[in-house]
Amino acid sequence: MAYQSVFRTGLFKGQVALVTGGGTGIGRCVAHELASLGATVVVAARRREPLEQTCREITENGGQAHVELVNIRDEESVDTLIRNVVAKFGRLHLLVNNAGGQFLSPAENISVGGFRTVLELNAVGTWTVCRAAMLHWMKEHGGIIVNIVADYFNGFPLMAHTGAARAAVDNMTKTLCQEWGKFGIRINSVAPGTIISSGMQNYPPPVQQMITGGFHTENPSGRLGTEAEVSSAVVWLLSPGAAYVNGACLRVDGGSSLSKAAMIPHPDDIPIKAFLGYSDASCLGERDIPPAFGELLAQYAAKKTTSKL
Ligand SMILES: CCCCC/C=C/C(=O)SCCNC(=O)CCNC(=O)[C@H](O)C(C)(C)COP(=O)(O)OP(=O)(O)OC[C@H]1O[C@@H](n2cnc3c(N)ncnc32)[C@H](O)[C@@H]1OP(=O)(O)O
Ligand SMILES: NC(=O)C1=CN([C@@H]2O[C@H](COP(=O)(O)OP(=O)(O)OC[C@H]3O[C@@H](n4cnc5c(N)ncnc54)[C@H](OP(=O)(O)O)[C@@H]3O)[C@@H](O)[C@H]2O)C=CC1
Repeated sequence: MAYQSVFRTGLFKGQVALVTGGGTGIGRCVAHELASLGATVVVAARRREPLEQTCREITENGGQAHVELVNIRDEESVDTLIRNVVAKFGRLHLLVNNAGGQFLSPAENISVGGFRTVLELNAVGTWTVCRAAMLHWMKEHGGIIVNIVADYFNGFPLMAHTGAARAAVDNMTKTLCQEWGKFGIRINSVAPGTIISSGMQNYPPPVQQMITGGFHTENPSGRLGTEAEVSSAVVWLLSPGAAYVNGACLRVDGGSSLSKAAMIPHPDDIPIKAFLGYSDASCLGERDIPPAFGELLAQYAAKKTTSKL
């Protein structure tokens, strides 16, 4: 094979990309990146002002952008969005399902209504957009879809609803990859870890402090991620370079999904129980850690602080 030096500054030239939630945070960044690589970008969400701001920024940079309003929880609104895009631009090549979110809560405090809301926004909402894009354009012409999920892999402490919703989207992505490949549709998901984005402003100040100042930096990369680092993965999955990547979930999390168990510290006032053996009268931790074991743990802890294990 002969290599040629081709600078593809217009990687997505002539292509139309729809980014939901494209007025803020990760979606805004994805929109900028795609526009800078030549795509005509449609940013869609509920609030007009942030969308128009993103649109202005892109246009001032020499790119092409357009605003559409949508509530992805409303089927009719989604249908209108996709029909509008196809009517205005005559095509829809790329779709980024980025709109979504949730609230932080211990699982036991999430009402059924709250759980349903988050599932409807993230799982049903993403499905609704995928379905409409497929029916109104991609079934006939093909297309490429990226769904934003989250680091749900080992459960999602304090976000049981979104963990369930994002797992659903990831699984749906794998199914659609297999069912819709015949239409020329390629579909993947991206799972961001904790990202410094406008989305963090949705959380109360103590939570923001917890996120920026504490355990969220305790991952193999020692820091939070940036919007650009997530966008870069999205752009790659949309690009011809990822033509053979289908049904995958790309984690952009600094390695945090490998080490998330430490998120919820065990309270000091609850005794740690351990399995003591079926032959033990108390069997499944009916009594506290036995002193000898406690002693052993203390030795281990001391060793840990004085030497590199
Ligand atoms: C720890 C760091 C991890 C970082 C990883 C993730 C980061 C991100 O995702 S960044 C975030 C991006 N943006 C957001 O998350 C904001 C999006 N949030 C929302 O848009 C809303 O909160 C919503 C969609 C999740 C809910 O909005 P809405 O439909 O307006 O909700 P309602 O007020 O109608 O309530 C419906 C239902 O939900 C319950 N509920 C709503 N908010 C809370 C809350 N803060 N705490 C507890 N429960 C809540 C509410 O009580 C209703 O329940 P029922 O009354 O039982 O029907
Ligand atoms: N930041 C992080 O650490 C992580 C973020 N994520 C996910 O990445 C995505 C982007 O998040 P981020 O940029 O950080 O946060 P933002 O809150 O800035 O982005 C969420 C976007 O979704 C849009 N949106 C919300 N609900 C709807 C709706 N019903 N219909 C249409 N649009 C809607 C919002 O616009 P509007 O309100 O105008 O509708 C907003 O632009 C979200 O799905 C988020 O949950 C996942 C893991 C980690």
